[in-house]
Amino acid sequence: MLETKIISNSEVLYVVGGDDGDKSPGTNERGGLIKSWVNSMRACSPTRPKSFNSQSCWIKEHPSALNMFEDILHQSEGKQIVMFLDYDGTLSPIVDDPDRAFMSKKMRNTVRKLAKCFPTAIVSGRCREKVSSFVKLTELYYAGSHGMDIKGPEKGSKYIKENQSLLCQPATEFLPVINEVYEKLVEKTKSIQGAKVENNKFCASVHFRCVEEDKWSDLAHQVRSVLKNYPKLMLTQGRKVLEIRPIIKWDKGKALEFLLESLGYDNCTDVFPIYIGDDRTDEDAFKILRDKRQGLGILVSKYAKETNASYSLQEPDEVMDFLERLVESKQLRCGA
Ligand SMILES: O=P(O)(O)OC[C@H]1O[C@H](O[C@H]2O[C@H](CO)[C@@H](O)[C@H](O)[C@H]2O)[C@H](O)[C@@H](O)[C@@H]1O
Repeated sequence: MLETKIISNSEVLYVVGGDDGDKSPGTNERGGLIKSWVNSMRACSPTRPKSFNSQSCWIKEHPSALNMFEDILHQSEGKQIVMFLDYDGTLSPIVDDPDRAFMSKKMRNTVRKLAKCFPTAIVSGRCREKVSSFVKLTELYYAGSHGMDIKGPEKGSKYIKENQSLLCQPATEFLPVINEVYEKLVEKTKSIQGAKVENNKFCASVHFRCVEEDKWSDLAHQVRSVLKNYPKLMLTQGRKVLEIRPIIKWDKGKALEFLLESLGYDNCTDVFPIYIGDDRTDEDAFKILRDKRQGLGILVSKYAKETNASYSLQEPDEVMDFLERLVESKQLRCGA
């Protein structure tokens, strides 16, 4: 059996060799594993609060970053703010078609201004090339494939020494296997209406947002039938998406640490990283900040969710307001 202790804080649904409770391969019997996947698939993207009481308790524990803006500014006083932004559900609203998750011009303009004030990185589950083609800002750092593909700004950045190029790809050996698994997943899921498989270079995503709920267990079976032959891959989950990733000690939290180090802020007490994200995979980064008691994490969610983030924002429009306020306050401080 594979040891699960080496993997990330994102909720891991499956590693080959785990006790999956599947009893009769080749029969119609639904195993415990598939049932637990489907339960988890249901829970991954709540569309309404559990109850008024639990929602208001949660808001007390994770107050709005907009309402607490002055307090956040106070916490960051005298420190260098470094910004980490997830893409889907944070900078762009969630839509049915992953290829059409465009960012608004207004948001792009805000992020452009933000990057002039603070070092800014986009940290996404998407492949780096794709997310940067959506964001279209060459002055940012990009960490694609859940942080497994990191690149510094194309144009000279004031935050990094001249001619110093930045590239980190800790999972290159997995490229052929991810391509192979991607092809197999496309083949296995093609009969399931609404399923979509995305090749995110160092990981693959199986989307089920447009799959009828009574077909989720079929989809889970197909994904498992592919994954069971790949002991070096694991399955985690995002918003109506199953994420297939290499089992390596690397995730969005490690990407955050790597970027802070590259910017010269490792072991610094005067740095204040702010990470904003909406997904389970962002929890790895929130946890790093919480454990280090450094900076803060902001979860983008309308509904109560278990999280290591300290604050919340409801949707991308609120993220934009928060970023605008950060820019304004920086400009005020600098007298711009
Ligand atoms: O880390 P992120 O930037 O949040 O990327 C996570 C996944 O985001 C995308 O899927 C999500 O957004 C889609 C478009 O709104 C939506 O259709 C899907 O249901 C969401 O899960 C992206 O397509 C995936 O590849 C990323 O892994």
